[in-house]
Amino acid sequence: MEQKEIMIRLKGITKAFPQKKGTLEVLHGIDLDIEKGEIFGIIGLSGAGKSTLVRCINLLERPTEGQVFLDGQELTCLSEKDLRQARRSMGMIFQQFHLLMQRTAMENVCFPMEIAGVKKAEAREKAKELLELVGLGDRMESYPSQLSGGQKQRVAIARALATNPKILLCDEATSALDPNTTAGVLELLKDINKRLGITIVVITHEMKVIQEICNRVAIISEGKIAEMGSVQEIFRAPKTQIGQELVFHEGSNREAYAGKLPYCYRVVFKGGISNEPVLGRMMIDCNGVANILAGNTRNIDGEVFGQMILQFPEEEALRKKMIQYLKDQGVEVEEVAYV
Ligand SMILES: Nc1ncnc2c1ncn2[C@@H]1O[C@H](COP(=O)(O)OP(=O)(O)OP(=O)(O)O)[C@@H](O)[C@H]1O
Repeated sequence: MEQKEIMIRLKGITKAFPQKKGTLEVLHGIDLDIEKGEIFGIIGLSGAGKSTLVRCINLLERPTEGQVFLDGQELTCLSEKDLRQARRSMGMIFQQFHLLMQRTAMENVCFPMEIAGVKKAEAREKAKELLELVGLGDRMESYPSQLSGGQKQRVAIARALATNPKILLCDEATSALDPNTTAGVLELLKDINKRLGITIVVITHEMKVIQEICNRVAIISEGKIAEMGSVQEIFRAPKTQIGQELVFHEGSNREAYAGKLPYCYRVVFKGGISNEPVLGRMMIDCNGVANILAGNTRNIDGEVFGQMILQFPEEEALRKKMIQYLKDQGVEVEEVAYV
């Protein structure tokens, strides 16, 4: 089997913040390997500890316990000076862009290079290339106030790339953007990953962002990893309750099945809901009817999947027969247990 190279390794990361009384432990011993060149997602509900975890990767937060390795080098044992150097290998973008408002797009991108001591002409040349890469070749002299949210995030991405990082950490990078702009920025991140081979870590509370660009995902809940795997695996059959909540509610009509309806199941078809005739055949062959409560199609890591929420009949024998029929056709069927 092909041996994957590890770009980021977290070993037993614990983070506790001092409180007035005692401490608040926010991360409880996280172990995580992120491979070179992958786009890895970290998803969780608000307060789960995602931002703290990502800030522990570049040591903006010092973990209370545990080790962080970047491309084989342990960061947690470096002096502040060596750490400053190592941080140049780690770009970061944020929800609120954090651009310098008094500087043009060009000057913002030059800024980290100035700090790193790159000569001005060289920095400008590199900034120009990067701004062209992110599609802002014609807005180099614009100030942030003259740019849209999506354009500001593109400047922030160019700035994050200015020190030739090995990894790019994205903390809710599209949460402040509308759906169209989000799609454009995610497309850009995918392109950067492909073209420059940079490992990307995406922190988000939105499953659709993960589905759009990530290869693998870790679901974090209450400071622990609840579930981890390929995005396809987790979309098809999330194992934990938090995984199910994040996957099931995404893009479907929650109201349609959150009304405590009995016998509701989520079915997942490979090939999208264009495979719906399977449902028709099931109803004819089993002589029973299922209500379609919600449905959509998703493109995940290059493959199309459809998901539907179905309500099956009350009669147990018939319900089991119908469910077995679908399973025999290779359809994933899982009870929506928590509604
Ligand atoms: N500097 C800090 N001091 C004290 N508590 C903190 C600090 N930073 C984060 N926390 C606490 O840690 C917990 C996790 O916060 P974190 O921001 O990592 O979660 P999150 O999953 O990113 O959520 P959100 O998406 O809402 O930001 C929260 O209870 C938060 O109040």
